[in-house]
Amino acid sequence: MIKVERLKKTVGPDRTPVLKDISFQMETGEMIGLIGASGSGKSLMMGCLAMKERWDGGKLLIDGEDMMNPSGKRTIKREWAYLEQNPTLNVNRTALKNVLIGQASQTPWWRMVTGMVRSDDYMGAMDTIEHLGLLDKAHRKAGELSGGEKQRIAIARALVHGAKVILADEPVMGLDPGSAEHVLKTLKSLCEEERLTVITVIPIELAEKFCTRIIGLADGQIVVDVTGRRLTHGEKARL
Ligand SMILES: Nc1ncnc2c1ncn2[C@@H]1O[C@H](COP(=O)(O)OP(=O)(O)OP(=O)(O)O)[C@@H](O)[C@H]1O
Repeated sequence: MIKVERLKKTVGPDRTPVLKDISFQMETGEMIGLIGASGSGKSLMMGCLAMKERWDGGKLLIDGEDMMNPSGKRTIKREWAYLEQNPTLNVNRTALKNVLIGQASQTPWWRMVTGMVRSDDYMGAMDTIEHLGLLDKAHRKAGELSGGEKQRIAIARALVHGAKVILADEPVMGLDPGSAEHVLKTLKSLCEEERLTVITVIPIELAEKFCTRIIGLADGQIVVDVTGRRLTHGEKARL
């Protein structure tokens, strides 16, 4: 179980508090939709969870173990994948190569430079690409893929490199509704079948449709924390 206890985050020279006191727990296999008005701190919270942003207070625990130390933070950076809105793929390399070589933070430098891979790794990557429904695109250059396909290749890359948790900040922004649904269905099935844990910033109506749990932020606090379902008017009014 992942536990966030009293996360605080301030920004700017005057240390304006954005995240004031955020506490929640995540179980393996959950798909959490993070919602809230623009500026409520969703991206900052994702950055803190990914250990990309400095915490100004609070703790992150995994199965009771405090991760707020250099080795804990390294483990999170290695095992938790941060999926950006526009995935950073090498557009001149094939989808398969992008999956195999991974992101700079996950991959040994020699593999980044030489592109060398073992045959087991090759088959593992092909299996994952197939699982995500992109086998016919494996040998296409990443630059030729659609936005949704790029996002699914980024998911495959995270899985191949052993991600246990995926943090996805607006992964379907700018995608057409069909592609957005495909990406979210993919993430959901990975939660159900592979026991991946996902936390994603997405619009309310998509959170209601795809997430097993919805967390809403307002005024630096969690104001909604419910199982995935249509939100009531009262719950929406709190956001
Ligand atoms: N590095 C920074 N320096 C100063 N202020 C910042 C910094 N990063 C974020 N902020 C401020 O913190 C607040 C929360 O930002 P954040 O990007 O987390 O919001 P958000 O909920 O993701 O918004 P949106 O839905 O518009 O993307 C905003 O007011 C933003 O201007």
